[in-house]
This record gives sequence, structure tokens and C-alpha cells, in this order.
Amino acid sequence: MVKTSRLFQMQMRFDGLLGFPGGLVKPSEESLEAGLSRELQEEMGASVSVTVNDYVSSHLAQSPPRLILHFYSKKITEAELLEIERAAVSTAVDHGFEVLGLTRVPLYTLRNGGGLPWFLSHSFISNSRAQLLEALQRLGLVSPPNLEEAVKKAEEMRHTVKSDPSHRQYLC
Ligand SMILES: O=c1[nH]cnc2c1ncn2[C@@H]1O[C@H](COP(=O)(O)OP(=O)(O)O)[C@@H](O)[C@H]1O
Repeated sequence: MVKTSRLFQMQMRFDGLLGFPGGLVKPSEESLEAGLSRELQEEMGASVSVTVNDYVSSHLAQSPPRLILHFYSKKITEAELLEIERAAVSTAVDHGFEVLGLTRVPLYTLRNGGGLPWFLSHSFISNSRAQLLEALQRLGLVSPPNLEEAVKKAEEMRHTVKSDPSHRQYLC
């Protein structure tokens, strides 16, 4: 087990993909920050107020068309994070439906390649894997050389799993 001083959260979505808490916002009806705060309440059961200061980046979605993906990241204390984790399984209305669970992201690489590389080799919704890498770099949670190494290892792991004979056995 690795104890880290910094924690970073994502979630397992209903469709089995990893992604961030959030959802669709109609800018004609509410501000992006108000919409995101509402979605966070539904998906995590906790009140987190997002402001323009938490804004990170925007990208055009490849699908569905005409969807703009706005990404925010918010720094909170460990106590607030623990509170969110508790609320996510107790009061969040989306728990067990749209969200199967919050998950911490391993920010370390083990000697055997476990940790962040394995995490990055999973499947992610839309551009959320790129959003994760952007946030880890911007927030200084993983150093650029370690991040680069983790991305490289993750690619190798994807190939290893595909060529693993036991993987083929499971498919037949
Ligand atoms: O974490 C994310 N990062 C980037 N794009 C996402 C993420 N989650 C969802 N999306 C995008 O938003 C679209 C709508 O997502 P979802 O179906 O979860 O919205 P909803 O919660 O409002 O129903 C997805 O098709 C995908 O393109």
C-alpha cells in the first residue's frame, strides 16, 4: 500500500468507463459553474461550489456533435475529500445509477509498473484521460518526467493485456 499526501478523484460511470463528475448544462438556463455545482451535488451528494477560478480548459467533443467539454478542477482539503467520499455512497441521488463509485487516482508508479500506469491503461469517456493528464501536470501532482514515463508504461500495458494468452481464453 502506498500512502500519498495528495489525493485526486475520478469516478466509475454507469457504462463502465472512468470519467469526471459533471453533466450537461444549458448555458441559456444557468451558468456553467452553477450547472456543474448542481451536477456535483447529484453525483457526489456533497455541496461543492465551483467558481470561474477553478476553470481549466475547453474542448470540442468528437461525439456527440456541437458539445463543448468544459473542464474545472478544484483544490479541497483531505477532510473535505473524505466527507465527499462518505456522501457519495450515502446521500448522492445518482449513486448506483449514473455513478457506480468515486475512485482515487493512484499518483505513484510501483516498481512493477502498477499504480498510475495501470490506471491510465483503463478505458475513459471522451477526452477525460487527456483532462486527467492535464490536471495532474497543471496542479503539479506528478512531475513531467514521471507522467511521461507512466503514459509510456500504460501504452505497453495495453499491448501486454491484448497479447496475454489468458486474455484470449476469457474471450472464447
Ligand atoms: O469526464 C468527462 N470528460 C469529458 N467529457 C465527458 C465526461 N463525462 C461525460 N463527457 C461527455 O459528455 C457527454 C454526456 O455525458 P453524460 O451522458 O454522462 O451526461 P449526463 O450526466 O448529463 O447524462 C458524453 O457523451 C461525453 O461526450
